[in-house]
Amino acid sequence: MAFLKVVSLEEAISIINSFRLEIGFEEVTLDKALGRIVAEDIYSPLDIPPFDRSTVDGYAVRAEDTFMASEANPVELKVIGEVHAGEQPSVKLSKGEAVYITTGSMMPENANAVIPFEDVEREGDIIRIYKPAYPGLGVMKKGTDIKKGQLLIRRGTKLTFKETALLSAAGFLKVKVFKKPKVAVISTGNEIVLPGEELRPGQIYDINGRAIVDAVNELGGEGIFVGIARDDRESLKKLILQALEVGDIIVISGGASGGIKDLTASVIEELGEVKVHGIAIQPGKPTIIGVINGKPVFGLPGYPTSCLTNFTLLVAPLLLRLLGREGKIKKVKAKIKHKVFSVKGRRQFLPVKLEGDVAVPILKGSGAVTSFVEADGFVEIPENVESLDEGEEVTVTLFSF
Ligand SMILES: Nc1nc2c(c(=O)[nH]1)N[C@H]1C(S)=C(S)[C@@H](COP(=O)(O)OP(=O)(O)OC[C@H]3O[C@@H](n4cnc5c(N)ncnc54)[C@H](O)[C@@H]3O)O[C@H]1N2
Ligand code: MOO
Repeated sequence: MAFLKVVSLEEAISIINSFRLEIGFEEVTLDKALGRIVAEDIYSPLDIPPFDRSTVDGYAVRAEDTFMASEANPVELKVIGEVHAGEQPSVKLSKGEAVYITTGSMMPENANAVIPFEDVEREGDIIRIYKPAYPGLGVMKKGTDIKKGQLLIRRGTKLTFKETALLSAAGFLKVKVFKKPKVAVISTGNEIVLPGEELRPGQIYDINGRAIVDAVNELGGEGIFVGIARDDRESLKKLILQALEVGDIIVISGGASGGIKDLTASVIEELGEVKVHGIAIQPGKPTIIGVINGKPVFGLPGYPTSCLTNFTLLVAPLLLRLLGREGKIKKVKAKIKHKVFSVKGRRQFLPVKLEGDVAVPILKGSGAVTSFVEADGFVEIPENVESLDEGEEVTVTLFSF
């Protein structure tokens, strides 16, 4: 099957943007929330800390009682009780009084400062203070960490231990997250075998299947490896039908070009519709976008670097959109290390490694796995640009999400 429906990258992207998928939301308990994507803005339901809190072990005082204290003329206060963390103080300070208090305890009524115990002298129930305390000394005021009603986490945020820390601090038992879009992944080719199997002459281990499943998982979706289709229609058809049962989106790698064994486009056409076959970019021209039973089906090139570059350009943005994370693909500015020539007439995506603000081109070709493993991202070179000069400023789209 020759390339029949070659389009520009923009056309391919606008077709993908027209896909409407309803993935929905679910609530998960906080212990299952790590790595999930938050479905709504989350506000704090309480002040944190929820009470004025001592930040040291020492004596809670009325600061004004200590204003006259000096080395020569210490102020004496009477200790009238103790407050410990986790309890509500039963004592209330009056003029000339102090209360022993531990770190993290609630301040007793009328106290506005805590003097560390090492800064006072105690004899019986009298403490001697040699330096004035100021209001707020040794106290963390209610709500100074987080205010009630304050925005804690934005919709579309991927939960790391930092955000789960915030949610726990604010007492959330559950959090509303996007359901994981399920991406069913198929590798193709008689030569592809899985690690653990014997490698016979002419065979190679699967790269794309592993990489796509894990890239999907990293983005916040659920990658499901369906299997390796052999180079025959029935094998591919069988796996696509299986993939349609488990996936919201199907991603197939290999068999995407026009060679005699490249069946992907023709099988998709048989089961549904091919909307794009060929994108005017390099690498990754042999790319298919189709729809079967309303589900997007991507046929990515077999060459690992072409496959992963196009995953980043086409599939990752769709997943990010479904997860409320639009615009989360990261780009940085860098200077190109040395002159490179580009393919005239085709928009090129050049893999580069970042060394500080220098982008080092990786020129091993898109058939090499190390072209993307060593790359931090890629530089886009427009079709009308024939070369990039040493030191020229470029934008690098990063491979990490
Ligand atoms: N006559 C032409 N031949 C090729 C052209 C061309 O323009 N004219 N373009 C080359 C380019 S560029 C690409 S990209 C590939 C894409 O072809 P396919 O998508 O049909 O991929 P395959 O032929 O199935 O495989 C290509 C290559 O990649 C290896 N591969 C495939 N799947 C995996 C996998 N899961 N893990 C690791 N490696 C994989 C496969 O063994 C091949 O070596 O076409 C070129 N040919
Ligand atoms: O189109 Mo291939 O994807 O140039 O490497």
